[in-house]
Amino acid sequence: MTGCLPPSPAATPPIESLPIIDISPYLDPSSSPRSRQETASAINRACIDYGFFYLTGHDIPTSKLDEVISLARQFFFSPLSEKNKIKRYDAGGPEGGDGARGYQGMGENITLGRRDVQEAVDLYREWDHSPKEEGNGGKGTYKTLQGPNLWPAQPPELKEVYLDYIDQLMKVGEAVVRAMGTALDLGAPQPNANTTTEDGDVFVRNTDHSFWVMRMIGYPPLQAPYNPDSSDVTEFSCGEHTDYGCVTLLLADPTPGALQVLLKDNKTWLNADPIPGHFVVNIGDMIERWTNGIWKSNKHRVIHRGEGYRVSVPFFYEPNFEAMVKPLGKCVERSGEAPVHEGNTYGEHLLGKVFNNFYK
Ligand SMILES: O=C(O)CCC(=O)C(=O)O
Ligand SMILES: [Fe+2]
Repeated sequence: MTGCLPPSPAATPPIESLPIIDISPYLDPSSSPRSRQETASAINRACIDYGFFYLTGHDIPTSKLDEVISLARQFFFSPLSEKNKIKRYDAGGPEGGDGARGYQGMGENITLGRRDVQEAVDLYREWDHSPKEEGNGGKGTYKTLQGPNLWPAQPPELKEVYLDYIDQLMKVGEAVVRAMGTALDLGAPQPNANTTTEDGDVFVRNTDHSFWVMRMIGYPPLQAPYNPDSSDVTEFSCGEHTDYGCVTLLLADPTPGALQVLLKDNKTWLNADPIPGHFVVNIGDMIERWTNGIWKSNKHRVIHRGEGYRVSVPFFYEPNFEAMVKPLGKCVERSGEAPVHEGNTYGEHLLGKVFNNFYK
């Protein structure tokens, strides 16, 4: 009979936290329609309220997630000469770079005109959807994004573990976008549907050759002292941005107080601390565009002033390179707003980002 107890005067309001969503009904073919609907409804709520949520029920063992983080950490702790063996170079140049793949040294990433205090390795889906063209430096040079992935040679098992992990993530990404189609009430999948058919599987078909990105990121602690009375942060591990693609599945080591998500009031930052075995998931600009802004791709940033060297490995489950990303008719109607974009392919959108240093 808890109803008889007086309210405790010392009770503190619960600290707001991102919702936790169980994706397992969308990975288990024998799940009930009801359990799927529950997951889809929870996604709809989370995408309206935050654009972010924690994901559980994804079926990737925690031991695998720990291994992925540990291998990235080992790479970042190897000598700079080792890391520079896979350095990212501009496309078309004699070094054989493609302007996107490879190792980016400390401070090379720019967000909103500031140097982020991080180093990173970017891996993309191999260029397999159209013939490769020669870079503007002639034979043996690459066009933007058309080079091969530059895999770390150390630790030696990294490549194999990551390729297997990417296969697993593709299944999770597919399950999440399938659930999103239900969450948006886009209707039952239609027979003989193609990429332009706007049914509940529209995101599944437009990501079935996802031009994914995997980014290993290393963050040393920031040096600037923290002033809680000032809203003016001068140094960032990763400056404020939205993700430019579809769905981000973020894996991070247990460091607390680093990733922050902007709340709807447009001024409060919520810590999205890692929960072991869970991904932090967020929607990117392509989902915002497809939904005509019904779901917003939310701003976030990383300020790591804590202990130790933080490692995160976001996987960006993106549309196919050729996918036409244009507001869906039903979403335009429901939003009551004019279409937010006339539509272009994800490849065009991505190339624009690469040429502009992503978040500059
Ligand atoms: O490291 C993190 O927690 C997030 C990184 C991020 O937001 C990004 O790379 O887009
Ligand atoms: Fe991000």
